[in-house]
Amino acid sequence: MTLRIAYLGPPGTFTYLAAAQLWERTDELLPSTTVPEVIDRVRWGDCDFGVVPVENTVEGIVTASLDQLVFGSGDVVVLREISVPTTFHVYRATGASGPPTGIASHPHGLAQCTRYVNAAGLPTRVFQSTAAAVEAAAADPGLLAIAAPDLAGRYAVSLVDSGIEDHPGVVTRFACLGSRRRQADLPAPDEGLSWKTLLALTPATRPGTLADVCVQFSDQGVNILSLTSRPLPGFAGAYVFVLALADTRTSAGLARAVNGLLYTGVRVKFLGSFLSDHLLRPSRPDRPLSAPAGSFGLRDLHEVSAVFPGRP
Ligand SMILES: O=C(O)C(=O)Cc1ccccc1
Repeated sequence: MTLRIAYLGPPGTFTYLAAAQLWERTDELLPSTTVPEVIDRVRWGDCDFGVVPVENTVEGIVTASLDQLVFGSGDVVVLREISVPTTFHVYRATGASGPPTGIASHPHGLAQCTRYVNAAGLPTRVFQSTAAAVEAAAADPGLLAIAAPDLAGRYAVSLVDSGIEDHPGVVTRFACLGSRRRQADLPAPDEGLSWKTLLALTPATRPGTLADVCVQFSDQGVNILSLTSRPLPGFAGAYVFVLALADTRTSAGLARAVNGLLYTGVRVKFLGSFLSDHLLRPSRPDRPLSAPAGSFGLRDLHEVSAVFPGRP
C-alpha cells in the first residue's frame, strides 16, 4: 500500500530530508506550504502521516508545530522523532550576474546564519521554508537563498557558498505525526533509539504546582528531558507546560506519575509516545554540557550573594 506523507515543502527542505530518511521512494511525499497545513492534512485524513520541524538546537522549539499539537483537536500525536544535521548553503539563479539585492530563507535559516547575513548587508526576505526561498531565487536573479545542501540540481540555481551557519554541529528534530492507531504502520525503527513521551500539563496557578508535577515524575524515576511553557490563550498569566519525558507510555512508572498528577488537579493532554534518535545524535558529542557564560555555581557564592542579598 502506498502511503501519503505530508511534509513542509517544497522538495529539498530539511523537513523533506527528515521524511526521506523514514520513507521509501514508493511512498508519496506530498509538499505542503505551511506547518498547520501539514497537520490539517493528517487531521482530516487526506494523508496517513505528516512531518514537521519541532526543535532546533539553536532556535529552540518551533512554536508553530508545538502549538498545533497542544491546542489543536483530533487524534494527531507524535509517532517518531528524527534528527537532521543542519548545515546551510547559499544559492543564486544560475547565470545571474551583478550584485545581489536581497537574501532569503526560512526565519530559522536567517537566524542561524547571522554572521553571513549581516556581512552581506542586504534586505532579508522571509519564506515559509528554505526550499521555498530557493524556488523564489531561481526566478529572481537578485535574490540569494539560504537552504539545505544539494539543491543546485533540483532548482535552476547554482551554489554560491556552503557551511555558512554561525554554530557548526546544529541538529534539527522533526516529528512524524499521525493517529495513535497508526504507530505500528511506521517503518521499522533503527537500532538504539530511545523512548520519549510528550505531555501537555495544565496545572492550577498557585505556588508549588510545578514542584508537584516534578515530584510525581522524580518519585517514579522518570527523567524530565525538557519543559516548555506556552501561554494559555485567553487566560493572561496562565501557562501550559509541555514536558518531554524519557519513558514510554506503557511503563508502570509513567502511569503512576500521571495518575498522581490527576489527583493534584493537573489536566493532562497526551501528545505522543515515540522512539527518538535524540540520544543517538547529540548535537555536540565532542563537548561536555556547559551552562551559559555568566552562570554561577557553588564555587561563586560571592556572586550569588551580590545578586540575592537576602540572608539565607
Ligand atoms: O525550511 C526548511 O527547510 C525546514 O524544514 C524548516 C527548517 C528551517 C531551518 C532550519 C531547520 C528547519
